[in-house]
Amino acid sequence: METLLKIKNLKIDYAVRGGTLSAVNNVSLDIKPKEIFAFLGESGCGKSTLSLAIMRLLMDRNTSVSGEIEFKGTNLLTLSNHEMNRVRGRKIGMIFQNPLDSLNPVYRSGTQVYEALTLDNVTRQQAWSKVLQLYQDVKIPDAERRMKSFPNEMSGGMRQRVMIAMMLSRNPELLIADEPTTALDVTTEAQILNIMLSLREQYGTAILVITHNLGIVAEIADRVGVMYAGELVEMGDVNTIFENPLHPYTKALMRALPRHSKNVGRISTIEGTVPRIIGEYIGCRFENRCPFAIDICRSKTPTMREITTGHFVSCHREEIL
Ligand SMILES: Nc1ncnc2c1ncn2[C@@H]1O[C@H](COP(=O)(O)OP(=O)(O)OP(=O)(O)O)[C@@H](O)[C@H]1O
Repeated sequence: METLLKIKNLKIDYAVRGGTLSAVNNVSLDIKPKEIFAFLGESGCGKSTLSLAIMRLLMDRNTSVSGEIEFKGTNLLTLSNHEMNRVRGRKIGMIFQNPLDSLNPVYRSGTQVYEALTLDNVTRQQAWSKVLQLYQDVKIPDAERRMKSFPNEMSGGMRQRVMIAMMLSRNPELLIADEPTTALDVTTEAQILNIMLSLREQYGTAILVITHNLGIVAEIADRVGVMYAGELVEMGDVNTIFENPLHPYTKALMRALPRHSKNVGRISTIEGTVPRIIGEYIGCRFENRCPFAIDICRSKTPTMREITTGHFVSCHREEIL
């Protein structure tokens, strides 16, 4: 199948006091049309940096980005700002954790979706019908009335639906959802995830979900990439990763899920936090939290290996785990 998004050897460094902080290192992956791919990892592992880089929203002069981010064969990192604006507006959409940050409080929600529409040669009335249809597609109850509500008159879940409707108005081929349900209660979270799943069917949109929540990965993703300290440590089909996690870090994460506790390794807790990697780093970034670490883990940086078809792991010791 063709590839929608291809990331190759992506490396992102922030200039910080004391040197450069390696936020993302040597990340490579492919996302196919209509696929739901999840980046999973703890806070500080580089998930947001990666998604902002795809949208080319890391404008800080203290950031250096190298590698390739290809969208349908075009390297986004070499596009002009004007060309990138078109990709951002029409091909790739993004929703964030807190929709209130993205919605304008002084305009009615429907007006904001209307403004986002890029339909050519349609009457005002047809455009408003499209807004209504989008509200219905994202299952906003009493859609006609809700189009007239201001963002602060809506619940968090409803605001997130408006954001999704706004993104869909551009008919993007890829939707990036950065912790889309973190601010929501469990019931609303389930509804938003269901909406995302049905929209993939209806609109054919591929979705890149960024999350620290294993439940979300299990619920909606086809494939998952597990991030640790800026690097992908394991990647594969969701079922494979949940049933047969190989990397010690992934095993530790799975251990947190009671229903998987029988299948996974010996780590019951992972001590410590994700390290901030400043300057050149040799060795495995998980080494100081890993109970299986040996000398080679400190002296050589592991690389991704394909263990079975489509299941990649970056660990010197995966064969004994
Ligand atoms: N503008 C910046 N300048 C310097 N360092 C940064 C900057 N933005 C992020 N970082 C650092 O880069 C690393 C990755 O951060 P990032 O926000 O991408 O992680 P994350 O996994 O999305 O975490 P969270 O879920 O907490 O947002 C962290 O160590 C963070 O402190």
